[in-house]
Amino acid sequence: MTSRHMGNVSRIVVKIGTSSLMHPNGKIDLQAIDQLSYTLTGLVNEGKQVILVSSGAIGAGMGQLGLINRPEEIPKQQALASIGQSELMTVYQQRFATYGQKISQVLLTHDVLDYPQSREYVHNTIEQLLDWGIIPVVNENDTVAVDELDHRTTFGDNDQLSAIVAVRSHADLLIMLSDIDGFYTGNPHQDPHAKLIKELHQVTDDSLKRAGGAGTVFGTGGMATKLKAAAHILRHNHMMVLANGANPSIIFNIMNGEEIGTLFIAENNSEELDDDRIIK
Ligand SMILES: Nc1ncnc2c1ncn2[C@@H]1O[C@H](COP(=O)(O)OP(=O)(O)O)[C@@H](O)[C@H]1O
Ligand SMILES: N[C@@H](CCC(=O)OP(=O)(O)O)C(=O)O
Repeated sequence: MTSRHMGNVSRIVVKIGTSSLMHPNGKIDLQAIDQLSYTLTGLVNEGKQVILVSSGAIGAGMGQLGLINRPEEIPKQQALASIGQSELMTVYQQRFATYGQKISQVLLTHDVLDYPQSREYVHNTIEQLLDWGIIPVVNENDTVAVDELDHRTTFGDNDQLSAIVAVRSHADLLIMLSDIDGFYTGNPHQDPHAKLIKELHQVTDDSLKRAGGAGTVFGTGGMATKLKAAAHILRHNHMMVLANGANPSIIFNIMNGEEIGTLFIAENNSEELDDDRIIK
């Protein structure tokens, strides 16, 4: 098997989507959270620094109230996120504690990272947490993140949030875990001939056309937001692997350089840009 060079990777951002954290019946997938906690603690024990960007607040809130479909009304989604976020953190706290790993909660909105001063506070906090060997668990602050006409606060999705966090924190690698093995030539749920793309150096209009919507009731952005995140990563000359999070210990295989999922990596070493705007 061809291997990838991951030897120099010491700071990692891992993003996990709702579909990897929830059972189809709306209950939290405790095994997934347990394996994720075990794996990320393993990385910290190896001396790596890890930031987790976790979705799942709205999904967990839906599970708590027994809702099968995600409500369209924003206040309902925000209330669900408020219910689910605390449940999610409780489960993370318990599972990480089993392995002796401390975690923290960091809730972000876009404007916080737009303004230099608040951005610096976030930066300092995350640096301090990493320095203490703690894993920050990041999510969008859904209860205040509403798209208003002249005051844009929302990231829209955690795919782009994770890319922004990875670039801002100078992470060596973003690992994006989803419910699919990587980026295909077309949506495999609709196109049986779709083929896995193992490596991509550029996100072009053609690749964006191949990226469809979410696969489950829990997913939000589908492949389109993952590609926008990848474009942001590539523009800043960072690296991202998109892989299947059905078993989060796949992260060990990725770190061992196994050719898993889709690797997004720039061909040249161009200078890093200082621009965190979401790619529209
Ligand atoms: N070209 C593509 N390659 C892979 N998956 C695709 C593609 N186009 C659309 N998809 C869909 O995107 C889904 C993953 O996105 P999403 O449901 O939002 O997951 P997550 O909850 O992990 O963010 C896949 O299950 C698949 O249905
Ligand atoms: N902040 C939201 C997640 C939004 C999101 O991007 O979800 P997903 O597509 O599952 O990664 C939540 O915690 O429910």
